[in-house]
Amino acid sequence: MGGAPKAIVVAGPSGVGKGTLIEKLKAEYSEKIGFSVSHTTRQPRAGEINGIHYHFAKKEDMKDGIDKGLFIEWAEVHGNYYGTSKESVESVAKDGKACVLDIDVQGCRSVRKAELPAKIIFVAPPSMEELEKRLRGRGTETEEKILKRLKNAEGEMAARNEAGLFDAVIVNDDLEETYASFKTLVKDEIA
Ligand SMILES: Nc1ncnc2c1ncn2[C@@H]1O[C@H](COP(=O)(O)OP(=O)(O)OP(=O)(O)O)[C@@H](O)[C@H]1O
Repeated sequence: MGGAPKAIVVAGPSGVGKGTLIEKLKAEYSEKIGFSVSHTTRQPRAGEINGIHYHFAKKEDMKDGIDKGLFIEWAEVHGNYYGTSKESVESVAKDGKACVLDIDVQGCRSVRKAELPAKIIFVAPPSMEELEKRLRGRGTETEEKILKRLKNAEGEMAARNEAGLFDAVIVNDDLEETYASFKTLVKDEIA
């Protein structure tokens, strides 16, 4: 394959196993993949380096960037903005690495709209019951958060057949089988 590697975008409901698949890819292909540096308006903590841990930005500059459509995703958390810029994803590709992104469906739509070269893969659970089991089994969320994530999951799942959005949908039933399918789908980017 000629040219820079495409971004590898992984979407799907919370608890489906996106992080698990990405960790496996990172362990096996650490030199082929990279991660974008997020922007934030919060203050740097001790030891955090601008451009490495985050791009630390002024609120008005980041708001301006968001308004101009320079971010593929952003969120306001406790009064600070966090986001992933199109440029930070492109810079990973310029280094010759596939930028791995774990984003929601809305973020995937932005990737398409921005025409970022990307393989976008939707990871679906074998069933909603299994999704709930995994979310609970992970033991990282309060009951309130589990219920919120399950509600959001319905919206995410509804988008899985959206025209032109995903390059592939994989069902994460057996982890090793899913990982094998995932690698096949992104083989050109990690070659
Ligand atoms: N194929 C699988 N079979 C059984 N359990 C799995 C499988 N894949 C992942 N898990 C488990 O399900 C839980 C959720 O996985 P993970 O944290 O990777 O999900 P996620 O999609 O990244 O969630 P979030 O979007 O909330 O970060 C974890 O405990 C993980 O070990």
